[in-house]
Amino acid sequence: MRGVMIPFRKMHGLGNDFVVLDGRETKLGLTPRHAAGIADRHFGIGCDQFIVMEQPPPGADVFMRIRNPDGSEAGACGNATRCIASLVADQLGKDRVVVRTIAGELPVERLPGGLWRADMGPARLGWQDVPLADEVDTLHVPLALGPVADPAVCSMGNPHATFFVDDLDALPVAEIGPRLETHPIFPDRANIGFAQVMSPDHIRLVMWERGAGMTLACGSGACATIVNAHRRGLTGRRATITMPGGDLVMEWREGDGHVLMTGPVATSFSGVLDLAAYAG
Ligand SMILES: N[C@@H](CCC[C@H](N)C(=O)O)C(=O)O
Repeated sequence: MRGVMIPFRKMHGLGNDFVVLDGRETKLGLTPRHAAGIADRHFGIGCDQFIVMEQPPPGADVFMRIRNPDGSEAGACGNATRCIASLVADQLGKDRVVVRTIAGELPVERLPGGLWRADMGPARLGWQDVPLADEVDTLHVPLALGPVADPAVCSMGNPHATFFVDDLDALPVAEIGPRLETHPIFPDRANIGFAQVMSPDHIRLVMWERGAGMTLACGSGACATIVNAHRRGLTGRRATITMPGGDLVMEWREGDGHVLMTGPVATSFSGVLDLAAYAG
């Protein structure tokens, strides 16, 4: 098959890594199979999420399409939101841009020190918003597996469950993560967070991501965690969330209920890939 050579960029936020393609000028005709092939760490380039920048709708600076390594599409990716915003802001010579996803508009601003703050929008707390299969209290979902129980759930444009635990290091995350992700209470599956509250302004978090598995950091997971921790009375509305890849500073804003996420962005390398190699 003749090669179709496409430039790509490899970016990450706290080690949550992305292959980024630019489909703003030319439609790339990408399928879930392309995403899965390129995301594969052995047969492709390898990444936690596959991101395509597309033409922005009015009011936005870029449309960001997000796919997991299993090919599924996601409504939110906090770490990619900062990365794509930084890329587009540099290209447009701006300090503030709006990233549009299938879930909504996310304004992002440049801060001193190489940091970016994204307004990740409102946390949605209704059981249908997450969604859950049954009408239950989203602050105490009747779900237990092995050493974890009683998660709080919410939607950040994607479904999240947060289990609060006493000893994060003792958890068999790789064993219970996939079983919780696919539990029938979550008709669209869910991202699963395991959180240990260290103090009212510091949480440690390990994420099992829907369609991706364990990642070094998850921005929307950190958003869900500050929301669920505050709803449970465990923290204030602001906290530093430490994940294996590093820290995000989080705030669940009073008034409009939007979640603000501050953290770094990075480009690892750029290259050219042959799309035809991933079509079959
Ligand atoms: N890593 C992301 C979340 C990516 C999408 C997620 N796996 C889903 O399917 O909802 C983040 O930084 O938020």
